[in-house]
Amino acid sequence: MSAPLPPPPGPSNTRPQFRQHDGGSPRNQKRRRLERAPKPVKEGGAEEVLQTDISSLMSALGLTRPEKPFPEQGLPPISSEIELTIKMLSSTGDGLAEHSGRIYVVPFSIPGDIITAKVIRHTTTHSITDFLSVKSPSQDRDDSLIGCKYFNTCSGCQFQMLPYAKQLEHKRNVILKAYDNFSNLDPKLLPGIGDTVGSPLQYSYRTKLTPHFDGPRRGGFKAGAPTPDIGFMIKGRRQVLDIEDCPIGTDILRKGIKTARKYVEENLHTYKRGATILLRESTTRRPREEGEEGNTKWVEEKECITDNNAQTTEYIGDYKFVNPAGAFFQNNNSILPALHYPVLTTSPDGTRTTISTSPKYLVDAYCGSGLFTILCGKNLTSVIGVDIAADSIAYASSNAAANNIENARFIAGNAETIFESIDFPSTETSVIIDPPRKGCDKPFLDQLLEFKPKRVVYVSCNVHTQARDLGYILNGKGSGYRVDEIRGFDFFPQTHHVEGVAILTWIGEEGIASLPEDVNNG
Ligand SMILES: C[S@@+](CC[C@H](N)C(=O)[O-])C[C@H]1O[C@@H](n2cnc3c(N)ncnc32)[C@H](O)[C@@H]1O
Repeated sequence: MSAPLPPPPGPSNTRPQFRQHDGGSPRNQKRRRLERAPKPVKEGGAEEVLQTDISSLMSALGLTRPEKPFPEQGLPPISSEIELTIKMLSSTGDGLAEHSGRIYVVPFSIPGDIITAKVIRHTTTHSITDFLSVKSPSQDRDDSLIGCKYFNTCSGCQFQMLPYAKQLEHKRNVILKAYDNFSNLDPKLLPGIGDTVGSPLQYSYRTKLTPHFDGPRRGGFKAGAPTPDIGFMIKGRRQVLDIEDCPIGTDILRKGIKTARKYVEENLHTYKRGATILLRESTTRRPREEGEEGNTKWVEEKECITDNNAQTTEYIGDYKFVNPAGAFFQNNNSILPALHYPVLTTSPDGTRTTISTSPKYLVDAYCGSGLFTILCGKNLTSVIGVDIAADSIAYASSNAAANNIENARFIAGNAETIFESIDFPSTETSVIIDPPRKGCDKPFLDQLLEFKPKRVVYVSCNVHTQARDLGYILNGKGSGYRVDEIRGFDFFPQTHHVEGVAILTWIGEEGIASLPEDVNNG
């Protein structure tokens, strides 16, 4: 079921002009130039992922790295306009084009588009552009789908012009490439990447938004000062885009943006510097009274919470989760019920049994406020969760109790400390891993492999670090794990992000050796 799209936007295949800051004083410009000095590339970070895709496209086109050092390559001048045909969609959501033997990165474009772009920057390996307009659209482009007037400028979304089925297909390919490029694994050890599970809501799904604004260079806002731009970053710039609405946010957050902007405007003189505004949805339920219209047994009321220290409440089915508003919680409530699927059901070929019957024990590593413990823990003998955030752990305990999960205990600490406390038989234990974007630390993976749980369910918002970690597991002491499934869940429609889920079962090295050749690599 798709959410109705927001009202049609204005003309959408050109980049609209928004208020932009000037460059500031010469001193400030120098400071910004210094700030722009290249940062070290992060392992599995966006820069490395983009570089990997650029290298793949270069080899596919038979291009070599330029021999002459930049900038002596006769490149088009900065700010000049250039026509580019998009050849590939990178995993960072950018279109990649080739021109005179060089790769150009073009945001808001897809393969087959012919784009007019503005040259922004040349690097040794490639050039960065701003999207200007579509000269000739790809057959996959449908600009009538664009649901936001800031699309083509805001850095939040990349794919509003791409039909949803194509977005899901692209995300499956992102996972495929992540395992090809980052896992260092023999493809024979991996199953085919499953179809991406779509989000029931494709707009109005985000339950948390954090627009922000910059402060004056020194001394706080003076009385009567003009309101700064409040919103999200402009794609490719260190500059805030003034935003009055965000159609991927839930309805209550879309109203909340307007209220928050008014508040900042009226209270600007109280801000000493720029700020990030928290907008988080919270839900109250009451039983539907007799004769009251509606299909559910509950009536829900939504509220937009802006205080980081206040509590928010979310429901997933009949489960209730209370969290500190500023703490981590998944941002797309509509797809969370589907997370029962990877951990609680039997896979189509019967290789994966339900963990509610076997194994009997669950370790919820990086448990936050207890999402997986509570969704999956009900019929298990015992569950233990760990998270580094002590306040999340306090909420995990109270959430488990409030949802009648009586077999759970939680530990505040580094993920690897959990192994000191586990008294479960490893052959009857599943471990769910849901680390932050940087993936798991080696000490955690080493201890995991010492313990060797029967099943590992690895959930991740960065499929590149997830692929790297699976490589570490399967190429090392975890070589007796069979990978039953790898699949994306689209927690983030319209954006390039995808949540990856990988399911591993310990069958021992002998078990792996005796698998028929075609069991994996489907
Ligand atoms: C992606 S969130 C997942 C939370 C939870 N599974 C959920 O879905 O709501 C990652 C969690 O890892 C926690 N974390 C980060 N580094 C950690 C570490 N070294 N050890 C344990 N937990 C950590 C964060 O506090 C955060 O709650």
